[in-house]
Amino acid sequence: MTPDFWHDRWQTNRIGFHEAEANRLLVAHFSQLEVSAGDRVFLPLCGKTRDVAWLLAQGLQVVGAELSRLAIEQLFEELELVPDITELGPLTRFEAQDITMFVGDIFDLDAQTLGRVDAIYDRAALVALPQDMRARYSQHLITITGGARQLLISFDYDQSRMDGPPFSVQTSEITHLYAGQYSVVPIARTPATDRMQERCDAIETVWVLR
Ligand SMILES: C[S@@+](CC[C@H](N)C(=O)[O-])C[C@H]1O[C@@H](n2cnc3c(N)ncnc32)[C@H](O)[C@@H]1O
Repeated sequence: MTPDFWHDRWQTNRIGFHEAEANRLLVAHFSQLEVSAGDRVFLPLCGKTRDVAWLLAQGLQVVGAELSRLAIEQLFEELELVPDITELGPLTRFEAQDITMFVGDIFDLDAQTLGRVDAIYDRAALVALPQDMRARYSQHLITITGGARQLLISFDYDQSRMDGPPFSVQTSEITHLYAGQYSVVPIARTPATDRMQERCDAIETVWVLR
């Protein structure tokens, strides 16, 4: 997936991955992140997800990385927050109250710029990337967060029935990507909602990586 693919999606508002409410699996399994008020949660490839508002409401600090400036502008508008905007070389930082968003390529984000991360929430990030980018992504995520624990949601379906994204990422690959750093534990498996279910009988798996 090139940056242009995603910029085009945002510019033409083809963002079927965006949910109107906080993700049901985040709400159900949030406690597995073992965070408490004031902790800082990182959302890689965050779009303008409503999960940001939900996590803020839990008293957390939220930090995200997203390629699309348009997505982040819409996120702040929807949160009714006016950000301070700082140019940081290839990245632009949007900040307000307990929220910090880095606009740009996540691979340009380093540990020092990102700052402390107590936990990672990956919904539609790993699965948004084609296989040849997933090893680089998972290693980079570990490097910039110091291996912070993760709540990860993946899709599993017959890849011949649909082109990604989201891509099908099987148990064996998740284990291969993360078992060197984490204990990798699947905590729930559930049929995906509506569109993904109709198109390819996808199963969503929730993982806790400690
Ligand atoms: C499938 S969407 C998921 C968005 C969000 N996690 C959600 O649940 O709604 C993937 C997002 O990743 C962003 N993205 C893709 N590649 C990226 C990269 N290299 N760095 C930062 N963001 C990226 C895209 O612009 C898109 O908004």
